[in-house]
Amino acid sequence: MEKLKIVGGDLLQGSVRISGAKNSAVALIPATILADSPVTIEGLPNISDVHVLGELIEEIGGKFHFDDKEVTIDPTHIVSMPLPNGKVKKLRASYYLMGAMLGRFKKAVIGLPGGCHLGPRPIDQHIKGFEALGAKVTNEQGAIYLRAEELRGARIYLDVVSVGATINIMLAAVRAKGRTIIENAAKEPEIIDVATLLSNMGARIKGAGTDVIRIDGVDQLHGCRHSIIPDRIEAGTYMIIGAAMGKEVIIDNVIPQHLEAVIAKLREMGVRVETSDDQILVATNDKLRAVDIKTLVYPGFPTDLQQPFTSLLTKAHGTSVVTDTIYSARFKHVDELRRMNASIKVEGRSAIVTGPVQLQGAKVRATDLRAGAALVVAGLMAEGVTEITGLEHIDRGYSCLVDKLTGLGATIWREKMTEQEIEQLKNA
Ligand SMILES: CC(=O)N[C@H]1[C@@H](OP(=O)(O)OP(=O)(O)OC[C@H]2O[C@@H](n3ccc(=O)[nH]c3=O)[C@H](O)[C@@H]2O)O[C@H](CO)[C@@H](O)[C@@H]1O
Ligand SMILES: C=C(OP(=O)(O)O)C(=O)O
Repeated sequence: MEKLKIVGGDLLQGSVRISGAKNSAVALIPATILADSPVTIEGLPNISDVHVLGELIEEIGGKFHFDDKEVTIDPTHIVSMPLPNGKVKKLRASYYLMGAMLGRFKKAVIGLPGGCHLGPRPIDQHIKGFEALGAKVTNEQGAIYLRAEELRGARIYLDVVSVGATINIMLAAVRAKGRTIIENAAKEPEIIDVATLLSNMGARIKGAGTDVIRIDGVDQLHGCRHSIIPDRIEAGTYMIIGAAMGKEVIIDNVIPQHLEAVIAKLREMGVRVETSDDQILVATNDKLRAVDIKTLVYPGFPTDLQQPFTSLLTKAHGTSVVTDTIYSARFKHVDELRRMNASIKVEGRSAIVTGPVQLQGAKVRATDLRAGAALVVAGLMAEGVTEITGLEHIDRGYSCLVDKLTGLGATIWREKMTEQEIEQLKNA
């Protein structure tokens, strides 16, 4: 087990290249199950969610070959084998194996997904969609059983705008007979990316990226080559780092249009942000202003950047209110930030941040992926040394974090934990 150490206070400068999007990658990999020949995806991020999904693909008979440039997945010999818990619980997106297996085999048995603990994360809308397509869905001892005689296109209205349900229904519907219409669909760029891969495989999908998606089912899907979109959440994290400590930080390989809400908020704080085709330059300012943030579905401010943004706001002059409308309990990072001298209180779905304060290095623990990102931002801003444990969460979503930050001039490294530290962590 390792911990992350950061000596805070360095001004950062230089350029950082953004990896492929985690939330696309984790859907693109299961989508390949639907093809009858190999699919190559360029630019998948080197994160644990991708590797765990690769192992799951191999468990069911597929081939998964990863290198830094591209991944080739051969789904030809995949069989509909049950995937109960175990690895499935290590990530949220294992739920996409349900839609993909149902689409290809008309049956699947998959353990309930894991992922970040952010309050309740039901999958009722996924199940409602599968049932509308003709599947019988039961929950037996923590595993979901899906079976269908045949899948038939249907009109499905999502009661909640859900990224996961939109993609999962799309995965099953591309192999259903006839037309499926998903209404009140989510509009995130990752949905367009998955629809692009499926279309390149031979699927017929219209409207991805709008709130009505039309899918005409086909009998067969084939292999292809696809290039993943850049990770807007990783890019946003480095923008926040640049806003906190950047002399001039250039975020490279990014689609600025995916980050409009974040750019607007940073500018409102007085941060210098300049965009070009595929780069964003960010530079801090001595007197950052407090702003209010409300997370919303895309194109609103992303909930996945709420936690790291909260760390930045500790440096702003005045009181900021951060409200998460997507998740009721995405505030586990706040206790850890308080240990670092932050002045934040949580009231219902909001965190109220009073600044500016000088954060102090401390021993802290990442309880989920973006809580980890929040602590990294705080560690870079703090006086002294910050030690972060819980790196398994950070590794789910940040490719080469230490190398990327070292490249910008940060003093950051990973260190093996002692037996005694591991014992203390277990008892905490
Ligand atoms: C792997 C992946 O892509 N994860 C992202 C995805 O998660 P995920 O797909 O799980 O998030 P959803 O968009 O589905 O969830 C949005 C909201 O809808 C609720 N809901 C969702 C499904 C459902 O069947 N019933 C229901 O009530 C959820 O509890 C949540 O409050 O989108 C989230 C919202 O942008 C991001 O934080 C996650 O990073
Ligand atoms: C919540 C997140 O991930 P997941 O849905 O995979 O748990 C995230 O990426 O911030």
